[in-house]
Amino acid sequence: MSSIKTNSLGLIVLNAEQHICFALGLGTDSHIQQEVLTLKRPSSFTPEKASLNTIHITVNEVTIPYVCISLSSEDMQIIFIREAKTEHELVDFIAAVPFALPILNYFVSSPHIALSVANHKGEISYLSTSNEAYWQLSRGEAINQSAKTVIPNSRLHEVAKSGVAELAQLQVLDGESRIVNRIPIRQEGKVVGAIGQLVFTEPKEFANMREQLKTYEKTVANLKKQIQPALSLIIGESPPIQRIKREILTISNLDVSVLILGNSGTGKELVAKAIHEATHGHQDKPMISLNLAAIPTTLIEAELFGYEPGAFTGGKKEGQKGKFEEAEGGTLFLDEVGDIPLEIQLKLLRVLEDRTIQKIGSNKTKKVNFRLITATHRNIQELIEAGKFRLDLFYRISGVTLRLPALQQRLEDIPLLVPHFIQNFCRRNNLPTPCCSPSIYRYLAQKEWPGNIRQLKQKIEEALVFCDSKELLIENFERGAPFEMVPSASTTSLDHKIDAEYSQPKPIKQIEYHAIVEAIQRFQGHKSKAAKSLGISRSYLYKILKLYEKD
Ligand SMILES: Nc1ncnc2c1ncn2[C@@H]1O[C@H](COP(=O)(O)OP(=O)(O)OP(=O)(O)O)[C@@H](O)[C@H]1O
Repeated sequence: MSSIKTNSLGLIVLNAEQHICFALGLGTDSHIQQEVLTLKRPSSFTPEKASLNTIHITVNEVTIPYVCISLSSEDMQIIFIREAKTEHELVDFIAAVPFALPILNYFVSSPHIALSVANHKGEISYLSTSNEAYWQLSRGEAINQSAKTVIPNSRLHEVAKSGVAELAQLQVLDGESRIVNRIPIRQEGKVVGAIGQLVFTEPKEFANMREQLKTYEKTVANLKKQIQPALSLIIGESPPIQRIKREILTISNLDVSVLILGNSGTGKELVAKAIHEATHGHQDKPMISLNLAAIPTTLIEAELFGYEPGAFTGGKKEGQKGKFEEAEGGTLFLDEVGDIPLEIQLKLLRVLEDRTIQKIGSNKTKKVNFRLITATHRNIQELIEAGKFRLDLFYRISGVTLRLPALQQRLEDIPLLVPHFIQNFCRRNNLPTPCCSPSIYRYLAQKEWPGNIRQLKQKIEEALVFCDSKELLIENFERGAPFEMVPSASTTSLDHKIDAEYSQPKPIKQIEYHAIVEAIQRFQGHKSKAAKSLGISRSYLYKILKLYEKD
């Protein structure tokens, strides 16, 4: 024979003595018969008694693989033969691997992978025994039933419908996690069903990652628990308030000083409280507040640093702890920092740089540790330019600057703020809570609020005093003091300046430039002294001067 017929099939039937008793097609070729007779009679796959083999026939130096499927009974073996060169993946696989059948068998009987097959209607066509055992089903019990009724959380029916594979999905059942693959099966381009593979053993790295994730989730949940109440102090959902809340969250985990700018009554102290509350580890630590505008200049130093017994006449006999010390481990909130006298500014700067204090009347230094939050309604830029506020101190206190919007810029928060203040007032005074219609919100939104939230709160409380019905009425607001109470002229003009500053922030370098020019004048042109007084290097001073003087 010079060549063997390809493109055809063959059949060989062997009797119990392994003699060929029937041959057809390729089976009649002597080379093929010779090879087929060398094949072992299958014994390993009883009771099926089927085997898959490959034989290779070389004729005229051309080797062709043939796939033989053999079925055996006690007295007979039937062998189907077909050429393996089909470029069909499965046939190629069988032709290439002499133990192809054990591999295929593994897929259906593996105890580690539970196999399921659904038809295009999503009905189970096959469940491997390990799968049946897993779902406590008897052999064949699931056949023809809908996949979703047989397997909890199954999506096999979806995949059989959509034709879209779902790979490496995590499935958690009874606290155990599994990896699932769901793969659509196509025949002649059409989706005819889907197979599911449930991998019982989760990769170790994956399990570790999941454990790690659980710890992160716990940490995040704890942080949320801690941060949410802190943020809930601040009523409002307007975009500027949402931005402030986001900024508080960011700051809460950073070791930075915070400067809060904003007009009177915009909630600077409240924001400082929220930062303190939201800061990890600060909830059980003190937040010490000091309004620097409210105490005489002569007492500021004693309040901040504290003093030893008998340090000065008029002081307490036993001496006093200062606010720096009281705030240990927590937050020191210095309100109206813009009002701080220059000599105290220098002392504050030293504390912030060295993190040490010395009580008045003591020669011992002590380490201190606190987060500094400062606030002012003043235009700090103008104070710096006027030489009333040190630039170096400004750098120290403004690790982060928060700018609070005026109520006028967040009128949409009125419907949240009003009920909040009504409820607080009524609860405090054991009064029934009157209802409040949207017409009140509209009425209040038309007013000017130079005193911001504080003024709104005061107006509401005043109206509640006059409210004798179940509903808060516009007339209740009109019986109180007239609305357009404007703070003193000086404050108003400053407030307007701050507003202007917010809408058109001046570049920080420009502030520095003005401060430098002012300092050089103060030191009669002596630049080194000017730089030293500002806490900056000479080279930096020249850099800023150059920046503006070349224009
Ligand atoms: N967003 C807000 N939600 C609820 N209450 C607020 C809000 N903002 C301010 N308040 C309330 O308004 C009042 C004034 O707030 P706060 O004292 O924090 O303002 P401030 O900017 O520090 O004022 P000042 O500059 O005069 O010191 C407080 O009673 C505060 O609780």
